[in-house]
Amino acid sequence: MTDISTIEAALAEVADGRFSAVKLDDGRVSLVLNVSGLDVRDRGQIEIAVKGRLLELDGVTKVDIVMTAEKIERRLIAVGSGKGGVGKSTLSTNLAIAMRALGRKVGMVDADIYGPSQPRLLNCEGQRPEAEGKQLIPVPNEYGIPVLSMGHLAKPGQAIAWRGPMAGKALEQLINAHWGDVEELIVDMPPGTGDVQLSMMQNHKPVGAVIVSTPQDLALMDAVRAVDLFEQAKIPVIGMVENMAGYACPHCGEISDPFGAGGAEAAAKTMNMAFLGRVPLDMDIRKASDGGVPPAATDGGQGQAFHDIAKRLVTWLDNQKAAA
Ligand SMILES: Nc1ncnc2c1ncn2[C@@H]1O[C@H](COP(=O)(O)OP(=O)(O)OP(=O)(O)O)[C@@H](O)[C@H]1O
Repeated sequence: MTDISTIEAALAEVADGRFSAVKLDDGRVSLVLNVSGLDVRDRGQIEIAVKGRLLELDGVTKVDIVMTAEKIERRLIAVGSGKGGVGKSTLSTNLAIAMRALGRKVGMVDADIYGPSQPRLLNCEGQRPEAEGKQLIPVPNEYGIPVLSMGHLAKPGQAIAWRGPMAGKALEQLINAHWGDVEELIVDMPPGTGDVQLSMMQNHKPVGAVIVSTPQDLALMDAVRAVDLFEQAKIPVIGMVENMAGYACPHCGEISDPFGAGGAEAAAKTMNMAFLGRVPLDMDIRKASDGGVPPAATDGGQGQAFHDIAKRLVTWLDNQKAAA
């Protein structure tokens, strides 16, 4: 006859380490299932597996499951720039992939509502997120970085011409999605320093921000404005990244500096903030990124700069956690 130990043995087959408080009362089994870290699909699957396995047991007529999950403390990291086109999205994608390689559970919000690029960069264009109730379920991809972007909601090629409040609401939907076991959420911010950026920061308080700039003076002036915006919102600036620095001629290998050199590092120093690293201007970075193969995901040398920056970022995040 089925007793508690038979039930527990059966549970160990399908839900090892996740069940507790098992009771049997007149053919009716009740138990608590810890579904922490599982996404909606996996939760559904484990529930079906548990019910199916227990109902096979002699005399078991009904199974009641109470699911519990520990609340995951999710931290947002904003990647911002004062101006568009400086490589903020490219950096966000590659940082996410490099952080994952360091064992972090990372997700991506493409907050660039008007010009979303993460679906292309993470090679998951054309997919639509499913929803659970009112919550969106992030789109999976081959790089293991669940992502949500307006690019997944709008029709391909459709211009997104919303006013601020609507754009802000759309962004809320992306951030308040069903992020499952994601612990660190990279937010690829829209360029500039407008209302959408401000309300996102007020509502969600990212733990810190990474500022991207190219080395030329004009971009740096915009970067200073972005730093100012984060400081006004009391979001710590983790540091500055210089992108498109030093161009290696693919023919002769000579390094030239079309946008100047070292400007972002000097600016970071002046503003008393950390310099997180430099990413060279490299045709292969552009080709690979635009082709949905982020350099940080491959063995080529182009990914190294992103891995180095990710290490510094992760150290900052660990120190922040330890100090909290
Ligand atoms: N280090 C680099 N070397 C070569 N090309 C790069 C580099 N970084 C970014 N790019 C290219 O520059 C273009 C702009 O980059 P990206 O879209 O990442 O910038 P952005 O700041 O997010 O722009 P926007 O604000 O318009 O979304 C892309 O085609 C990208 O592939």
